[in-house]
Amino acid sequence: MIMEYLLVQDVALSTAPSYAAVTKLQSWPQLPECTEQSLVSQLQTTLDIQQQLNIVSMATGKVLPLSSLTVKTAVGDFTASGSCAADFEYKSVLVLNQQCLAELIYQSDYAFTPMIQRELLLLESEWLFALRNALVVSRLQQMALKDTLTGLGNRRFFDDSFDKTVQLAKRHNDSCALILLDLDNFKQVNDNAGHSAGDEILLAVADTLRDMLRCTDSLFRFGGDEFAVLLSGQDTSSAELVARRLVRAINQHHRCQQHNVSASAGLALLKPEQDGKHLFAAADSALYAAKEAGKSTVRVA
Ligand SMILES: Nc1nc2c(ncn2[C@@H]2O[C@H](COP(=O)(O)OP(=O)(O)OP(=O)(O)O)[C@@H](O)[C@H]2O)c(=O)[nH]1
Repeated sequence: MIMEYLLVQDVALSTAPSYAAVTKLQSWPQLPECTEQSLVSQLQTTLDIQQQLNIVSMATGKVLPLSSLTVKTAVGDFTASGSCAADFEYKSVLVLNQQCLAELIYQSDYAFTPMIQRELLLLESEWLFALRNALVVSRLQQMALKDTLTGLGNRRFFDDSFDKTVQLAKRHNDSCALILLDLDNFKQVNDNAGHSAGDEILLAVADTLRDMLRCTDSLFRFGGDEFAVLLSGQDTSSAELVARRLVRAINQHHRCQQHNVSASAGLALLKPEQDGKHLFAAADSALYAAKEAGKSTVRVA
């Protein structure tokens, strides 16, 4: 179903953390009267889909007490926090100019009678333009962070995620690991077999890495033939094993073997006294050492 939404070509990012909208709406009556006009105005104050959903869920609380409200879009699913399962469910598709924007899923302990459904439809119509704008912004934000060839996070996304991962690890007295991977002899593929053969190798490598990593790991392409993997939490202790497995998988990939392409990797683990810059420099040096050691291998900082 989600594949039919507007901006269907986009890969959905994970959902943003939600707010206490559903629980709040139970006490909505003490808040000022929410006219249809003021709902539109409120929705125009933000381009954040999660915040718009919270505004809608509070307004919907005027129609009937909700237990849960979820919106499914091409850029991800968003749920008002405090949501919990209820007996009655009602789904509605939001369409604007014959384009499917999203699917709304309501849950309540009260039945969605035809009259309630009509009132919900009116509220939904107030959301359409604001939601369309928020989806476009979200799509642009995603594009700015994605490598167009492989769909992996790009260098800008890496920089942001890397800082956050390091800060989080430090705050929790935890560690994290960085693996920098660089293909060996990749240039000759472009030179001998053409740029599209080179692109196919990059796609095969991206798929291989994606398949081998856990969803909690983060994978990026820096551009060129260089990739980065961020491991946090419990993965850190086995980071060397992970790095060796990744390199082996690339080396054994039939398309890479066909063109004599392999991979080298440098691994570094965050030490308590280090910051992100140290960690990156250490992984980079380890990668350099792996290349110097004859390629197709892993070095640990
Ligand atoms: N096909 C393709 N080639 C790219 C892309 N981005 C960069 N390249 C090429 O990737 C190559 C990377 O160069 P190097 O890292 O020196 O190539 P290498 O042969 O792997 O070098 P070593 O790492 O020393 O083995 C360059 O020839 C770039 O033109 C891309 O998106 N597609």
